[in-house]
Amino acid sequence: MSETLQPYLYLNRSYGARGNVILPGSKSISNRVLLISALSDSYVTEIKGLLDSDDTKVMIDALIDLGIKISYRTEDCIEIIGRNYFNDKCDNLFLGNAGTAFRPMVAVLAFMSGNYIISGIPRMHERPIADLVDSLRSLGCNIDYIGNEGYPPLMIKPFTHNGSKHVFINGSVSSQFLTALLLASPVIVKKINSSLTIDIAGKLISKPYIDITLNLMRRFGVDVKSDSSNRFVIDQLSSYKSPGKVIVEGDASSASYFLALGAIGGGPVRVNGIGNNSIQGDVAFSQVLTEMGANIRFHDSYIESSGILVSSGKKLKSFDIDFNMIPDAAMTAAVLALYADGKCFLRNIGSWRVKETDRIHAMHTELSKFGVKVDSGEDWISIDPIEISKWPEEISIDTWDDHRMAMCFSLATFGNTNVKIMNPSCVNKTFPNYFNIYNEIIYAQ
Ligand SMILES: O=C(O)C1=C[C@@H](OP(=O)(O)O)[C@@H](O)[C@H](O)C1
Ligand SMILES: C=C(OP(=O)(O)O)C(=O)O
Repeated sequence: MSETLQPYLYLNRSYGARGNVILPGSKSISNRVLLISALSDSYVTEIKGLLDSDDTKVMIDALIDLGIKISYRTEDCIEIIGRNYFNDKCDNLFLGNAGTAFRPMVAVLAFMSGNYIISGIPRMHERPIADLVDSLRSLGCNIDYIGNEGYPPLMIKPFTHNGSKHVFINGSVSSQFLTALLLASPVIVKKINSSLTIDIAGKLISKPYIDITLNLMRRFGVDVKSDSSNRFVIDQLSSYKSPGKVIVEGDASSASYFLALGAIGGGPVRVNGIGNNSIQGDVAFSQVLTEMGANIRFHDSYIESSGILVSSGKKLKSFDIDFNMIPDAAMTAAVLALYADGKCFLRNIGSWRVKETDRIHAMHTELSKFGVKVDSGEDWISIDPIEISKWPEEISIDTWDDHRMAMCFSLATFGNTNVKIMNPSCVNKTFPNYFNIYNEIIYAQ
């Protein structure tokens, strides 16, 4: 993994953007496939195109600590030998700030016969997990909060079944809680000796991520029945059977920065690794760019964007969009609003409050530094842009230990402003090489 460790990164004013990008592997797919492969008893899985970043590293390290055999073939190709049980003791499982590792791992460990302590960085200990813990407890899982009630770190003790085979899960705080139950379900049905029914309570947010979960489970032989979108039934005989080889597609959220650069820097910018058949909801960010006036071309193996040169005073079309389905790529849209021809609204993004940082607060604070009028509420933010020539000469962006804050503010270099990105190494969470690739496609003034 290449790392960027300097305290800040100075980004010069940009004129345009053009080029070809090979995307890193999808974080969401990588961590799901790692866990599912580890649970595919006696199967060997070769995973190609795996994301190499902090979020996948903590998952891999945890699986190794739990006794799973993982060997590297090349940097982005690993081999996993699955089994249907984990080591029965581990009191230092550390999962950083990776929601895609932490939540599913809790659900799986809760049905093992061991004792585990699972923790993360301080911010992970501020990210809620009560909805998942309550559901797991309702099935007989023994989970205790070590620190604050409702938050990690957690102590997990051996499962004792209470006869229940039906569980409710709140979907309104994070879709990762439902994903966690679904991914663990082949382990659960074995332990409860019955099929399992999962009902969503509350409104499900970030729904496309559930489709990723169901798609990957299907590839590993587990077909979840879902007649209505609120009920999921997992057959008693379900078990993961590896297809042998899995290729991880490129990360669609990471693609959003480059596609946005094509839209404001003339382009074309081509992102390779996602396309027509992508299973990630964040490819829908392309439609957002189209609404703002960009041209987007979809191919089987790439997406390409081109657009205007905002550095020469041209403007994107303002927008008012519900971003509930694509909360991660939505951050990219918030920064693009700086180049719009009117006030822009991002709605239904309440989940931003409980991610790597309180993203509504962080985005409000950093966008305000451009002299634009920003308003926000519990689940929305609006940006009323000004002429880019009126931005301050230099702006220092605090990144709040949030990789997406660092990456999306690299788009704010097309005004008369030099942008200083503080703590750029926070991109290591999902995209350690981001700024190198960024520099390859940017034309500085
Ligand atoms: O399941 C996943 O892979 C993810 C789900 C989303 O989280 P929420 O469901 O909490 O919105 C998203 O923000 C996160 O980056 C990845
Ligand atoms: C919310 C994110 O991460 P996590 O998987 O930790 O929830 C993200 O990557 O934007």
